[in-house]
Amino acid sequence: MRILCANVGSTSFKYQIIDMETTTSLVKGGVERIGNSPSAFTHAVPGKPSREGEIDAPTHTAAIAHAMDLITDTEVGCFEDLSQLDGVGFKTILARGYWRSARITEDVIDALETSTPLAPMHNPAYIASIRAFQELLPTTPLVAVFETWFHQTIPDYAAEFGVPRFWVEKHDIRRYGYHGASHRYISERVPQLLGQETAEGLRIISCHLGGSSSLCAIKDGESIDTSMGTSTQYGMIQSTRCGELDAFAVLYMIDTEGFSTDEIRRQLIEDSGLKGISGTSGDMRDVEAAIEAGNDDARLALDTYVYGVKKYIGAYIAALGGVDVIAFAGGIGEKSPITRAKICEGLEWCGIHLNAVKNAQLTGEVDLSADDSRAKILVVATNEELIVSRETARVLKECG
Ligand SMILES: Nc1ncnc2c1ncn2[C@@H]1O[C@H](COP(=O)(O)OP(=O)(O)O)[C@@H](O)[C@H]1O
Ligand SMILES: CC(=O)OP(=O)(O)O
Ligand SMILES: [Mg+2]
Repeated sequence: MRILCANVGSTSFKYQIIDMETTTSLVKGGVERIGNSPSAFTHAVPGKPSREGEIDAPTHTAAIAHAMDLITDTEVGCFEDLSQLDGVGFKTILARGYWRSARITEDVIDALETSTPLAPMHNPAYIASIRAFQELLPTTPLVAVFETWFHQTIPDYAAEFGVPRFWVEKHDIRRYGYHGASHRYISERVPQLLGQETAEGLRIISCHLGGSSSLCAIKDGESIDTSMGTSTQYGMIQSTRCGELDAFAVLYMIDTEGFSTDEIRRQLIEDSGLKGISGTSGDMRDVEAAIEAGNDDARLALDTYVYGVKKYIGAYIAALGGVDVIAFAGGIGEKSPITRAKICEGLEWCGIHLNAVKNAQLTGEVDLSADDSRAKILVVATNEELIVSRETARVLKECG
């Protein structure tokens, strides 16, 4: 079975086609900085020349069209025709009522639509991407694998917010959690990297830091807490989104400035987070460059971001009763040594010692712990597409 995974991120589109019998990747690629002209792309098929460069990708659907052209290109592609695919899996965010995965029907798309206020930056892009694939591949089955799935094991007290009961009973307002594909992959990959057969006994703090960032406390391979909430906006400050914020500050701004809910929503989605604090960009590369150039607001953005990660690490050490592994993943976690170093600085007291030289020099999936570190500090090249493709294959087999 050959499954294409469409990973429609807040800033990117990533794709892989995986042969599920051997779990080999037949093609891997992505488009970054979608909506910021120019966008950058990479595309690689084993044994063929790879491609990378700049394109104009104002939307995810433009990025998808570009990727599908490369996949079927005679020189750098892997398929003559996309109809050779057995299914397409989407790393969908939230469709309330569907917590794990589902074959995509109009009911699933309706649920994505009604859940959009809680995933405003992702669900519209997913709906547009699903529609694009329905047009491109009208007879190929499409499957949604939801980011909430890995967090179904969070205990009730960690999912609860202090709100009136009818918010919960009527509207199911509680912590759902996201980035489930990445945190699940990390929960499986870390034991492999440590040479352990299972995740039994392991306490992992998974730091998925990217266009959106979330942390997850993983005990014995299961999520027991995570930083995102009912919506994808909660927890860590995100690229251009606010993260956790006093609900009464929002009400105060509405009352005093007379903002409509649409306007305040826009500000909290588009003008906040790293971009809001730095006044420059929500991309950590730009923030780092601005710091180099002496921009103090950019320094504050990085410091605030790092402080947020540290606080979650502290909280999850308490929740897990200690920590065996700090795992970094996502665009920032995998590629920003500066951010990793600042996060680990001052955490030596709890057994987290970073090897500064390795952190600055090594890339890819590496162990960055100092020899005397009690906890392992690992960079994991997250593979959300593998988790999504595997679940897509399971759903398709089940559907017959
Ligand atoms: N070399 C780098 N150095 C620092 N930050 C980086 C680097 N490359 C990517 N990033 C950060 O990672 C983010 C993208 O994260 P990623 O997880 O790939 O995407 P998405 O959140 O869209 O799924 C960018 O917005 C940027 O902040
Ligand atoms: C929640 C989520 O998947 O975020 P991102 O698309 O930024 O990785
Ligand atoms: Mg992502």
